[in-house]
Amino acid sequence: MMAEKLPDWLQMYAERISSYGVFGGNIANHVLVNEYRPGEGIMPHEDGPMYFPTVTTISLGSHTLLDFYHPVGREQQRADEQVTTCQTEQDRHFLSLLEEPRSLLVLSGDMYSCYLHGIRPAASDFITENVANIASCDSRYGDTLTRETRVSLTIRYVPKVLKTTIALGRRK
Ligand SMILES: O=C(O)CCC(=O)C(=O)O
Ligand SMILES: [Fe+2]
Repeated sequence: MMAEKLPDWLQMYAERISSYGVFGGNIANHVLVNEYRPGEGIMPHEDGPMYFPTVTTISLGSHTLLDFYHPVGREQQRADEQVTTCQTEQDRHFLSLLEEPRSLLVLSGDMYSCYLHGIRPAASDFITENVANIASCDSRYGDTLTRETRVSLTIRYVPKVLKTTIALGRRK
């Protein structure tokens, strides 16, 4: 990955969040901007070893529910290959976090390294006891929240970046 300067307005957020020490004293150098319309989500995944194992996300516009899943274990995979039954996504669901508009989520430790995360492609969310951070949110159990367009700023630190600038020119 090659380093490129962030726009000033994003650099400001990268520095502010980094000042909380969430990237081990390093300053975030990677920002992913995603837009989700109602009904859109992201498949369960791990963010992988390229990043410092803490991810910070600012949610803008709509709320969303970030779902966490137990990974399919190796033994489970072997068993599945033999008996062709799989655990469903619902079986593997561990907990969800409500990300409210204008909130900052800091995800690290086991929640980063041991679980998959994803967003269901839904137009609304029903708040159940599976929402682990409800006590620090404005919503309550039993609420149904309608999704609107959400823009997320996922701000991270990538330890290994190439500092060289390669000029790509057209041949005449
Ligand atoms: O948009 C989000 O809140 C999550 C995005 C995400 O998990 C990712 O880009 O790896
Ligand atoms: Fe992710």
